[in-house]
Amino acid sequence: MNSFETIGSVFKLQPVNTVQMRNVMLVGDSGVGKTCLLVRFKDGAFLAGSFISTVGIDFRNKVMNVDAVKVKLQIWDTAGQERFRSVTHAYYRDAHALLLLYDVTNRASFDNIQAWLSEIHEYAQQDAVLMLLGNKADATHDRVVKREDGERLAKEFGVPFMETSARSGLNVELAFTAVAKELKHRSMKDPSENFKLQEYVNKEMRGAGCC
Ligand SMILES: Nc1nc2c(ncn2[C@@H]2O[C@H](COP(=O)(O)OP(=O)(O)OP(=O)(O)O)[C@@H](O)[C@H]2O)c(=O)[nH]1
Repeated sequence: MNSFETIGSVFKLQPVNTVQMRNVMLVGDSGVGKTCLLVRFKDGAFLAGSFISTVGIDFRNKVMNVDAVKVKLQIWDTAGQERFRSVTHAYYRDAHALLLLYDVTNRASFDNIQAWLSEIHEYAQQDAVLMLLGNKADATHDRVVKREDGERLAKEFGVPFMETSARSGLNVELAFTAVAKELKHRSMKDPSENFKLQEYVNKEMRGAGCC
């Protein structure tokens, strides 16, 4: 069965069990692990070795199966370096979801989250899905940002939060699944389904023995 979907003034056939491509943008300071998170999610591997900073922006596509619905994600891996900021500003407007990362071993990357949030509020769509991720949770010896600090900040700004690790894979699939579920829910507008991103994340984190 097919439904008609309007794109501008053009009608395009879209199977009902497929959600149109959604853009997910990864943002945060340089070195927090955006590229590694994406590679872990896409390829199930960890990019060990020397750190090569992203130049401008990179794209990867992934189709997720969410409750028997295909959700096509185009994931934008942005450069965290200040000098590329004007390039990334141009992409915010078309992002349906943003994953904002800090590095639990880097206090400055956590302190900069408020500045990132201001930037997101300035450039992104008001209704874009937003989630805060404290990455490198595997690096227990080098940790300088407590999980509770991340939780507190996320609560203050009303955004869902979880810690992740691109190295171990902790919560990587879950973070993208949560976003994909929310995007699917918004896109399908199914009144019988009462999906709440924050509740889903909280439930999954409790199920994983966290918090
Ligand atoms: N221990 C640990 N190291 C990580 C993790 N994720 C990334 N790293 C390391 O952190 C460094 C930076 O990772 P990237 O993914 O390139 O960082 P980025 O945020 O994409 O950086 P920019 O492209 O400059 O914005 C690399 O040396 C990675 O190996 C993680 O989950 N745990």
